[in-house]
Amino acid sequence: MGDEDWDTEILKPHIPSFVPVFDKDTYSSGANGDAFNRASDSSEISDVPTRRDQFMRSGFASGRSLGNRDASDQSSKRENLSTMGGFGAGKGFGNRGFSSSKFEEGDSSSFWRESNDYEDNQTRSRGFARRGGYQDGNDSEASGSSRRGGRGSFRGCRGGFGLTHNSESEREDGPQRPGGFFSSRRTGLVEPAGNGDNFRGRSVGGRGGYKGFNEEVVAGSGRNTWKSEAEGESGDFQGPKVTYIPPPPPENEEAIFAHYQTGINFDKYDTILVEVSGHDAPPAILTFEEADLCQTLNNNITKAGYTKLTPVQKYSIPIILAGRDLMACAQTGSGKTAAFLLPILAHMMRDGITASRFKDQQEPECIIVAPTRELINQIFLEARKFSFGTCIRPVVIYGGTQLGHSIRQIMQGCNILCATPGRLMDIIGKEKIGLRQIRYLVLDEADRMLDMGFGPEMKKLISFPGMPSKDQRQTLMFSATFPEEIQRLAGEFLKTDYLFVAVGQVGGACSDVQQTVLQVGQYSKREKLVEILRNIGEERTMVFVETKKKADFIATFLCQEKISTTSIHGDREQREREQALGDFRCGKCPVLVATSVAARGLDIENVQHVINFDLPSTIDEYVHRIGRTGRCGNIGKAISFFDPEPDSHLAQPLVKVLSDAQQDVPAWLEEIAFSTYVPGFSGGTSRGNVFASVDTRKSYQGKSSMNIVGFSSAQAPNPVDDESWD
Ligand SMILES: Nc1ncnc2c1ncn2[C@@H]1O[C@H](COP(=O)(O)OP(=O)(O)OP(=O)(O)O)[C@@H](O)[C@H]1O
Repeated sequence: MGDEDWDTEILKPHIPSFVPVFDKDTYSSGANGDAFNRASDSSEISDVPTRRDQFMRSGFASGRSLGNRDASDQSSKRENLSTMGGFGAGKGFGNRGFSSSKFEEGDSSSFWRESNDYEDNQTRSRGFARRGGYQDGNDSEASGSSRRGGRGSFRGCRGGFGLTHNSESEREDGPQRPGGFFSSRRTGLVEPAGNGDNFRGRSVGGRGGYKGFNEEVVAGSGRNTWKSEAEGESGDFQGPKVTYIPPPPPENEEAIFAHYQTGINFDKYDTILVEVSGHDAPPAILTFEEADLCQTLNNNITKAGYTKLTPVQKYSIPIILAGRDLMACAQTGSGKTAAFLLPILAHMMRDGITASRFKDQQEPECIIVAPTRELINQIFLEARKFSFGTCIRPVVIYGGTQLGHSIRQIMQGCNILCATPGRLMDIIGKEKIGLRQIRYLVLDEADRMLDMGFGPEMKKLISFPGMPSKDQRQTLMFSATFPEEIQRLAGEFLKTDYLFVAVGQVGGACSDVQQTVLQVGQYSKREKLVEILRNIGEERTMVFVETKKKADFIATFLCQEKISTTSIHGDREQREREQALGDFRCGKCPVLVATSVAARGLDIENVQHVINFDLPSTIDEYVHRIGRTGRCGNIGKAISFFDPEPDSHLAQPLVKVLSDAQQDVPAWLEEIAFSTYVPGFSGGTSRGNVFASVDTRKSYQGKSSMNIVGFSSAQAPNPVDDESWD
């Protein structure tokens, strides 16, 4: 699979069906192991459950009375709805602002030929293509608003709708294609645009700029699974060389340590229950001083504005400092990045690690992988911040950028390699990185890194010649969500005595995000979106949609509505993605329309709203998406459009996530959850076990095999002193 997101947007679901190997209801609840996971399993519930009882028992009901609506009523309604067709069916766009005159006849055949995502196929068969698709920016009316600028300017539509050939990003890019559609899948000839570094690729036969794909062409190694998948779609395609060199990160100290303020709920983190399981966990620390880090690190922590540890930091830092493997699950925006970076850096400082320059093959001590380019870049910037003033050199490499640039960065010295999987494997294959010195392997967004998209790449990594075995390295996994089946897969990477830290409920949403779910049918979504965005005004908002093309479409639509918008998705070139993110970060475009590529990890100041225009296919993805707001104690709002036809499978987990986060659960949502409730349901196929309890080892290990503790992070007792979980 590619080094990041395009599969995210195509594969539904990511995680194979979960076949429970044990009955959750039968295992012992232990001392406090289930304290915050099984509250609803009350004795008041009848022993011979009715369907409704089972529903209640599963923790879905939030206390409201459920209506007596007949489930068959619902299902027949759903059937009716389903006959209405998917997004863009017939009257869809044309009747709602995108009049056919705005998207005049384009090369729809080209558009569809290049289409590869789920929704495209639906739409394709329903007449959307016949409406002419999208016209090149220079000619289309759609781009008119972009050219007019102001609130309606759609920054970053290059290659999509509203493309303007004199946009900023285009100037950077040099000459562009004379026509065609999506930037990343251009047609035309490969042509140089001057110097080598700025060489502009044009795909022969289309599909150029497809990340990972391009990397592979450059690398020419033919090893990676994603290559063969991509080839499967396009035969013997040879894509263009990727030439993008990202701008160097700022060097001045002020920019390196720029940070946003913690929010009013930061102190409330102390009240969150934390559970540590596994043997002989070291005690948590309460302050940075207790971590006994070196002076340089302490200075950097101060400059970063950190005065107090977050719960995941209180527990993870001592565990990592003690040399233990760790799987840590903590809510979005609660400081997981520093939780692994600080102790790793502390160890490296202790060991006197310094970067050695200009070796043909570098041997880093630490590899950090993350699923998306923007996220790994963000992690790199954090590593750079905390290692400021030391001799430790972090490097970042990711797809969509010139391979030669990645190699040059590495050759200048590399202690901490931050990488997306595809680029990492390329570089390793080229022997620019040797693995013998690896002491730390970090999987951020670990559940994503181990699912069927990236799992094979990760397995290749750990079995690559030279890679120290799990007993000789420290492996650390972090995420806000950890489905049980993924936890089991993780065992292959971790020492058997790894520790598991759960801050709050595993897979739970951050309670600083006020969640609202609105029932909105697909044909009303755009109207509702505009209404909401007009009310929001200039506050920074991320709008998530399910497919790349819809991201472009909605972004253009919003521009036409004079709402300044940009977009980020996997079909955009890396330069465009970074520009879009930059424009959003600085507030130039307060609305960012995104696919799930932006769902995980991104830490953008002041994102006050997340709107799920389309709900994702899994509840985990929902948790990550809404976690782009309400970070670090700040408050945020998430509004989700629930369309019963495609989203009914999410009703149950959504009710659970809402009620766990003490949010209002709409009665209609409970009704849908009830009507779609399946006895014995454990989360459905879309997420495996939706309600991943805690450490899966609890479920199948024998009595006394583990220690487990649960307490609020403010107390932080020594977990070893606590009683065994069972
Ligand atoms: N102890 C702290 N004090 C103040 N700010 C902190 C602290 N720890 C982390 N932060 C800040 O909180 C923000 C969120 O941190 P981070 O991105 O690491 O969250 P996360 O848990 O990895 O989120 P996600 O699950 O979305 O990836 C960042 O801006 C980070 O600098």
